[in-house]
Amino acid sequence: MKDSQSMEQQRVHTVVEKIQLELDQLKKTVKHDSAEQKRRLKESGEIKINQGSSESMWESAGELRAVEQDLMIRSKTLLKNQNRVVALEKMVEDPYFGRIDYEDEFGQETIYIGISSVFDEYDHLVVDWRSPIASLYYEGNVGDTIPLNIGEQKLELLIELKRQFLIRKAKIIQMLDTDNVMGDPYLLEALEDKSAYQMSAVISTLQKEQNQIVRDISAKITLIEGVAGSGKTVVLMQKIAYLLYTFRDQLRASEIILFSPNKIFQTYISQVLPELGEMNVTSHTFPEFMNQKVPKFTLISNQDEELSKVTLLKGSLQFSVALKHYTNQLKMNYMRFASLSFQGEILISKEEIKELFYRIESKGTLASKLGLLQTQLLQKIEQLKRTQRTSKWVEDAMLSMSDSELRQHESESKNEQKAEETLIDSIMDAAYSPVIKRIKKLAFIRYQHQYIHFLKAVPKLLSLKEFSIDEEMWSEHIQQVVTNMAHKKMVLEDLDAFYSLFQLMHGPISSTKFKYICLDEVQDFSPFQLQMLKDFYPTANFVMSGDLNQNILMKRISFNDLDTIFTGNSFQRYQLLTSYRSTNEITQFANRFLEEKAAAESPFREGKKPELILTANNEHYWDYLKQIVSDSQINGLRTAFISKNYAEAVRFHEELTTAGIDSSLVLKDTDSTHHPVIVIPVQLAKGLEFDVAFALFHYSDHSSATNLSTAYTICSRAMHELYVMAPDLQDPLVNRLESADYHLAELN
Ligand SMILES: Nc1ncnc2c1ncn2[C@@H]1O[C@H](COP(=O)(O)OP(=O)(O)OP(=O)(O)O)[C@@H](O)[C@H]1O
Repeated sequence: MKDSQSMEQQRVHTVVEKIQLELDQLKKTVKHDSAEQKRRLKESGEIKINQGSSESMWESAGELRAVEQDLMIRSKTLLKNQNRVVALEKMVEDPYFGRIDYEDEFGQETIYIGISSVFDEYDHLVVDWRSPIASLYYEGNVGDTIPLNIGEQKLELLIELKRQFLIRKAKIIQMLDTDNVMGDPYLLEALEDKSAYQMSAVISTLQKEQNQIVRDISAKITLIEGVAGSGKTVVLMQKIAYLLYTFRDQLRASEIILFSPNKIFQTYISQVLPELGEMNVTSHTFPEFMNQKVPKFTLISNQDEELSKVTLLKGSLQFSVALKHYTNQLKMNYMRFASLSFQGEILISKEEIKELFYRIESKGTLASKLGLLQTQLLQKIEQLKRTQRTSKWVEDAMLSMSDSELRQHESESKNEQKAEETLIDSIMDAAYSPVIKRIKKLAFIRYQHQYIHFLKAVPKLLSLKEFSIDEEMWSEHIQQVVTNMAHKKMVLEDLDAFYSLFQLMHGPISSTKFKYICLDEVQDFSPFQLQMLKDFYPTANFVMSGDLNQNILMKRISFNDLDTIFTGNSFQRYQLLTSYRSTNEITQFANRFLEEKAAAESPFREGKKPELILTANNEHYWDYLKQIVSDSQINGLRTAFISKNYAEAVRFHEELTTAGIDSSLVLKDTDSTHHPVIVIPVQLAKGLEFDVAFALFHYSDHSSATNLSTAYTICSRAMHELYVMAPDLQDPLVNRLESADYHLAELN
């Protein structure tokens, strides 16, 4: 092994030299190309469309198009090179993490696997982890014959050696030949590590079942389920990187959209894709995405830990169906139009528009009928324009023109008569342009009124009773929406429905804009929202990850809903059952809060038992907490006190401060989590992890929202140590535990 290690080290040096050479060269190219790109961009801004003869206008427009096309191609290459520079910069320090020797029909082959490919004149020095052959590293062990499809070829490859490397600054720190389940020693080492503020890419220790999900592209819709900490987010991110590699000629990063639950989580995962050399996938929170669609309303967030009945209704599939029924009815009745005005006077009245609309016979959608109305209105404007050519305002406008404007018109026309005609045309065009724009944008529909009218119609379109809502409650709610709208405010559910209504009137949007829609923590989306995304982007592939047990916003989405939404599409569902985040003891403890039978999971990492701290009639627990926090800080461990809701986070933070324990309170998703001790409500802690977590169950005002999934989500944030604070052993949550699950803290 020793000998072989020095040979491997020699190879590392050779490969790193090659990488350095490519990197130096590429950096120069990138520097040159970006300067060149800037220069060309500036030049293109200076190209003016020549307004003279039509010939010269076409010529200059053509020139501009050619320049734009050239710029686009160049920026694509530049982007590719920039991504490559990022990957190579990592690879000069850590060129690869694995080696596989395998036997095929031609003899023995060796490959080294890293985050990207590196070639010399003859050979593959490093193979990209996403390439088909690299699958061997994840799929098999020494002695296994692995079937692989590479291009058209079906191969059977026998693995003869599997070697893992830990390379830092081009030096092999550790090298290990594995002959059983892949990577366990390294995986364990990785998992025993302390938590970080940002998630990092996991490629060298990606597990077989995770790798299979990453590489499976057969289904249109993929759902990655799994227990907390089983790597759902990891797999989702690696899958995005895999897609970008596999479809590198057809798929652009801008055609993938990633939705994450909140901004804290977004920051937490923001480095994973860049670490894999994929820089340009945009990540949004869903509210942010919706607010961009309807920017004139301010989104009001609700911090309720329990969703109201009305919110559940508005997030339901029934509400989506009701909206579609309603828009169908609009084809026959109830459309709310506004009059079209011109120069301060009504040009086409709302009654006239209505009459025109309901006279149109159309079997198509509401959007297509509105499209026909739009055409008729534009024709009507053309007619009106013809009757206006000799009117006084046109004459006045002509008289008020400057000499130079008049000369320009004359020079463009062959004779005087023609010159006057074009002059009138241009005056008419300018004057009617606002009203034409309004028609083209369907801005003569009173969307807000229409939305309120829809809400009023809801009791006839679905059963309010099913959501335990009575008519009075619904009317009061409508009143609230009216008030909010008057102040240009909306809650997310209204924004969703309002925009859907708008879209149903306008017809399908840029439906092919996204080829992949990726959603993390899908359990927090409402069925309405998913249906809406599916309607907007009917051809997109969906990759969703989530865990219904962590549905802290109550059971919003069920698999039946998903089946309904994605019916007719190939659907692949995966289950990840091993928690890589938490020790076995923590996982077992958290599982007690699962409503359904705990999923089978293989034991992985041992640690100490969670501790139960009973707080009733005992003030000593503050000293105890102080000690734990101080020990954690000395050991560089991140600690989070996680509450069930916002109010309790505020209350606990105050108490903590009074007790002399310094911490940072996180209440908004823009607040920083970069303090070694934070207090955070579970709503913002989802998806995150901490070395040491305290579950704050000790405030006895357990509302119904203290449901089991909240407890599960809180406890499953802990990686190494979990402390649960509860009033006493009679607490309903503690009641679910076995005494062997925990160690009772001794306070004195
Ligand atoms: N194969 C792996 N190798 C190393 N670390 C891994 C692996 N899989 C998962 N992890 C680690 O386990 C932790 C949990 O992963 P991740 O956040 O993806 O889980 P999750 O299923 O999305 O969790 P949650 O349900 O809480 O959102 C992370 O620290 C991640 O880096």
